[in-house]
Amino acid sequence: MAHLLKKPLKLALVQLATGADKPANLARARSRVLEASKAGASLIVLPECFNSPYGCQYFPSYAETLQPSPPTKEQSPSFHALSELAVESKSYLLGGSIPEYVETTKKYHNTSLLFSPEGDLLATHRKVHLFDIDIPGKITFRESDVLSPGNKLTLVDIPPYGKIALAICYDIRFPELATIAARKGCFLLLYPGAFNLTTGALHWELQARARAVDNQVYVGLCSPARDMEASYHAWGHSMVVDPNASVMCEAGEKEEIVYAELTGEKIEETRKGIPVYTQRRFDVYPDVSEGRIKFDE
Ligand SMILES: NC(=O)CCC(=O)C(=O)O
Repeated sequence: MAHLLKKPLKLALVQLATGADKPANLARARSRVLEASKAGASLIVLPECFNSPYGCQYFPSYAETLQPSPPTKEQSPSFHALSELAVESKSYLLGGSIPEYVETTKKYHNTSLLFSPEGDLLATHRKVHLFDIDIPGKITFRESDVLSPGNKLTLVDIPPYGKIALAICYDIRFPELATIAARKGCFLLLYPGAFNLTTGALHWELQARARAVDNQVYVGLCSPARDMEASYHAWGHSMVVDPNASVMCEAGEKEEIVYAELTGEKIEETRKGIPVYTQRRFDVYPDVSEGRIKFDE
């Protein structure tokens, strides 16, 4: 049987320290991505809102326009910085996310861009589930005050490795996305994400390990570094979890790059040992990966 992951892959998660200065964020991302590429990574991930602070008050002023594609440098400096950096680093580069403004709809989105080592845009994922929560005395957040949700799941082939799924932060809490992606043949689920000191302590690692164990695939979560001077305190702890739900690598709270070597054998070995992947009872309950699903493939 062909492996889902056809060739071993070194994954790097760049837990970037971001601030209010967009050009400085882009420059910092560049130097860290080049560092990861020198260390041999061929898929490099930046965090959610890597070019801006995270917060509803920031989305409109940091938003860039991506349509028509490719945008001009004035419309989207981040698009061009990522595309050039993918070429320079000779790697697949996931630009965690950036605030996006769509002129035709007048809507803002939280949007992730994946570039090939040739600098081509391979996929765009708009956060599907907006982060609207209210935990009294701890945290209230309403992305939907400013942002609109995306309406598609994003699965993308990255030759010669195989297929990966892209989603953003709060999307991880909706296991249907992960299960659909795994059943459609993805070997890795990537979530750039900025959990916080409340929900990070509660659920960050749990969510990563849950999506991995349910689906017997690799999971990567990439956070911004924690900045206690910022209005939103990101959790940090970027991590890669293997298909058996073991944490392979985990960052602390500060800026740091973590690496993991992914193999197809690990997925096969996990699925062979505990074969839940092939033991599902679709005669008893439905297969969520079948039916009406909106994809960006
Ligand atoms: N940026 C986000 O979507 C945060 C999600 C989060 O903290 C959670 O608990 O989920």
